[in-house]
Amino acid sequence: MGKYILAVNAGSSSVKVTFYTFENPPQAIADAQVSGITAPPPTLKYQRGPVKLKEELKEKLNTPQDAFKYILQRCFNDPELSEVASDSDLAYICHRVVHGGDYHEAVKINDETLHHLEVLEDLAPLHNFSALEIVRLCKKELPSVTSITYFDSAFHQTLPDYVRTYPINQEVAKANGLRKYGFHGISYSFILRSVAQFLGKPQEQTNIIAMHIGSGASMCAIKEGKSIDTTMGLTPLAGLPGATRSGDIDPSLVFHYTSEAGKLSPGSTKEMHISTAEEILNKQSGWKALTGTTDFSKIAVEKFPSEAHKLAFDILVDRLLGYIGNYYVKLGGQVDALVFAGGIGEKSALLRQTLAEKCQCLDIAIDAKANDKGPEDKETVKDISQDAGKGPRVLICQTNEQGLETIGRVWMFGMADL
Ligand SMILES: Nc1ncnc2c1ncn2[C@@H]1O[C@H](COP(=O)(O)OP(=O)(O)O)[C@@H](O)[C@H]1O
Ligand SMILES: CC(=O)OP(=O)(O)O
Ligand SMILES: [Mg+2]
Repeated sequence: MGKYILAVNAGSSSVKVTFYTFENPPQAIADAQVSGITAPPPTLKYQRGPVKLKEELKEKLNTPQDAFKYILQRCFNDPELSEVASDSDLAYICHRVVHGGDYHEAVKINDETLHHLEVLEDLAPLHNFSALEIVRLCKKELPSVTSITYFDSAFHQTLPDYVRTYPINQEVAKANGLRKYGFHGISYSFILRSVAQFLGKPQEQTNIIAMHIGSGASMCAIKEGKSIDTTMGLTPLAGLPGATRSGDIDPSLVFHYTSEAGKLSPGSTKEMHISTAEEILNKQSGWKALTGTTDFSKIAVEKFPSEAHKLAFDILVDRLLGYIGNYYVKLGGQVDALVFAGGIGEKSALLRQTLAEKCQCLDIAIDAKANDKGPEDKETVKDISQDAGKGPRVLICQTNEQGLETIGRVWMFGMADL
């Protein structure tokens, strides 16, 4: 058995991996990520010990699978990373999978569990597919390495019934698994652990409003260390808008999207099969539809390039504000911190400043200098509050979806295997 663990986070616009030693506690030895898959050219960031590099790639990497293959080959062939030169050096590959259905724990991949997850692909057709393509690739091309999947949805198993239940026919709902699952849970576990540690509080006494804002964006109300509400639902489409996702809309909009579809007769959806609707709302909406770009750094700038860019920014701010108000009340005003995470939450000072200004009524205020500077590379949590003690703290958390929350589970399986 190899001596290293590979953790893989296949996001919607990026693939991020970390190599760890297979020991307790594991040590990270190298990080690599390809981002901008939906806004070419893709960029590679690679860090191994003190060596850091960032480059624009000429290769066409259209899918997370392409990006994963590229990263793996690049790492296997790097003479400076000779520890991991082939599959025989790896003990486990730990994969972040967005939708785990009713799985509350990590799962070791074998024919049966893979089949079960493939059935779930239908519940999140545009998300689980990419991650499972990578799992299938590993199974085929690195057959000696055990794959373990860990699920975004698992963190939200504590949602109360009245939050997770949609008010529809319950027989149909139960038969088809139609309920709120919630996602970005690996990120929220990391945020909870890191923020509680930063505040010096036990997780069971920590209340936060966490925002994971990347190409896919969601929020979570965490009460006493447990998820009590989150914005995504049955699939990661619900809630906030994203790079290519609409977020919440009136569900009837689907039937009115084309003039043909607007006629409310059984035949009216002929031109608008439901999978087309899913494709449009997941892949052809969001700020891409409004501005033409999936890159939020081109939108969140002081001088908006166009009215459409301003509109995209204002829509995101408005929806975030709505949920901050909602979750503030659900947490009874007992909020330790408002936490910004994800590519946009961590990097856009303008978004944080705009939101903070609009949350003054909650005694939220940020320090402009600290906000503009943002966190240092290794600074997991940065406090940007203006006046600690008054109102919730405002924190930036550099989240990690290929960290201990993912590979920690290896020990559950690893020990049994040894
Ligand atoms: N300085 C920045 N300002 C605003 N948005 C940024 C900035 N840098 C990166 N982003 C955005 O972060 C998003 C990627 O988020 P991330 O969480 O890293 O990836 P993913 O959504 O694939 O998991 C992209 O939309 C990117 O444009
Ligand atoms: C759940 C989800 O939207 O994931 P991502 O942000 O990686 O697209
Ligand atoms: Mg992500």
